[in-house]
Amino acid sequence: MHNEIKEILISEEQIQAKCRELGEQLTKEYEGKFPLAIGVLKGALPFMSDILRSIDTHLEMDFMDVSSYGNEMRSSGEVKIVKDLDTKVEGRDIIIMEDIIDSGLTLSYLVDLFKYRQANSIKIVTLLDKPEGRTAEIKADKVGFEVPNEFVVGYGLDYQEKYRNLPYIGILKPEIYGGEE
Ligand SMILES: O=P(O)(O)OC[C@H]1O[C@H](OP(=O)(O)OP(=O)(O)O)[C@H](O)[C@@H]1O
Ligand SMILES: Nc1nc2[nH]cnc2c(=O)[nH]1
Repeated sequence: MHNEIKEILISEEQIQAKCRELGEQLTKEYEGKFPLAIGVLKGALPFMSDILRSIDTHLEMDFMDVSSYGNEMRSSGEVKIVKDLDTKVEGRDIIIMEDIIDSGLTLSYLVDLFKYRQANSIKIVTLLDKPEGRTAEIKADKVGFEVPNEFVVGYGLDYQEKYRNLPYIGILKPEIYGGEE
């Protein structure tokens, strides 16, 4: 699998150090509260798993599965809820944990949904931000790393469901995309 990667953009060590740094910040910011950490499946799973273990205050966790890319490299523009939360959002301090903000459509949909459900506060924490991809107006409260306007894989991010289990973020060799850009 590793020989299908053209370039590593962010190493495993950089990701792990960033998770600890963000986790320590969140520990201070939510001290004495009981936030609801929401992981956006499937991509956010490795990031959420690592960052949560660096947060030293009580929290509840839940997951939502939303999808707008299917097997494509561009957003369909339509965000679908594949699995909703089990937990009530009303009155809660929400921390949304994402792997990437690209067009911003997924997160603007989720923020609107959680506002409609009357969350007390909403914070967005994303490992990656691709500002050049943005079509919806949305800004994260915490960003691990900015990435260039290229399709990235690894550490939760897939191409046709593969590469999510890479421990780093990289770019695939062009021949793997089979002519797609
Ligand atoms: O800012 P956007 O352009 O909306 O892109 C970001 C979303 O795209 C990916 O999810 P995807 O829909 O591919 O589902 P997945 O996490 O199951 O791969 C990623 O995990 C984010 O949730
Ligand atoms: N794998 C992957 N999924 C995405 N979803 C939105 N942007 C990206 C990206 O660059 N890579």
